[in-house]
Amino acid sequence: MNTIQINHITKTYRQMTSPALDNLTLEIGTGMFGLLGKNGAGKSTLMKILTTLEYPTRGTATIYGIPLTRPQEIRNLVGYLPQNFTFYPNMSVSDALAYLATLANVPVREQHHRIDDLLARVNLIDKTNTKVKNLSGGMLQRLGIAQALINNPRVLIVDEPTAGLDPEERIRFRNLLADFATDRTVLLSTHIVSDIETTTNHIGILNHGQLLFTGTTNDLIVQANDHVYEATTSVAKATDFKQTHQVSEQVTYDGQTHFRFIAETATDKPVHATLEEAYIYLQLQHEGVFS
Ligand SMILES: Nc1ncnc2c1ncn2[C@@H]1O[C@H](COP(=O)(O)OP(=O)(O)OP(=O)(O)O)[C@@H](O)[C@H]1O
Repeated sequence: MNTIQINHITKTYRQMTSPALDNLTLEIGTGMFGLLGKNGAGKSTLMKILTTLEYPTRGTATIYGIPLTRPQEIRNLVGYLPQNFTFYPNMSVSDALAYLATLANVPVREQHHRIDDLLARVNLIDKTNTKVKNLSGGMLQRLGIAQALINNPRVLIVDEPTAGLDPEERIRFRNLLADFATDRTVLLSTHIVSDIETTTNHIGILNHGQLLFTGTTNDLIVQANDHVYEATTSVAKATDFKQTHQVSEQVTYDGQTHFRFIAETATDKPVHATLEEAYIYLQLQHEGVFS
């Protein structure tokens, strides 16, 4: 079942000549959905529209059948972790959540239990009395998830949550989102392909406000499977090779440089594409690099 239905949404910010979202139509079901796209592709704009923080210039969208024109009902359904989440630095973790719970109309008698439960789920229970300013980047993001879930939403919208996290925190955070996605819709935006590789099955790729692709990660990989190749050159010739090929990976050892590269066709035998290579292939195709 589709929980989010986006119909022909266009968003043009004031003083912008081209739209941030351009006639976008997209359906999103339960589970984890990854929204990929380069900087400026329109990911944050879409998320702000779905959380009613911005209005579309044209088009409509519904979440569980409720139109965005009923913002209070939408806000009761949706939890949101914005890009660069931060909070009053001198508040303790539990006070911050109690404050947000009050704003979200969580009854006072339920707050204590709910906050403890959320802190346990995001693995911050031992930081209950720590000031927000003393949390690490990863802990702050986990607090961000806790605040997004404070009103027990059915949809969680998370905007580039892993930027700046170390690999261990990134994996922990991904797994946390995947847990939540078992019984909710999680819409996760990122430009880091590995963020969605392990946890997300369905993805959408935005480019200049338009949808380049929607489907499963596997569908995307299949499209690129005959377009990724391997080659080896001497170290001396590596620079020339890079100038004439779309290199996706390079490793040098024993005086030779080993490449993986993306091409429409090549004389070599193709190898299996990774998700990242499939993503790059799609972008290059769209940019007309192969035509
Ligand atoms: N408030 C605003 N006013 C004017 N233009 C904006 C505003 N917010 C975003 N834009 C522009 O809209 C386009 C889409 O931006 P958006 O932030 O949605 O992209 P994004 O995919 O989230 O990018 P990033 O990965 O860098 O966060 C960009 O050209 C951006 O400069």
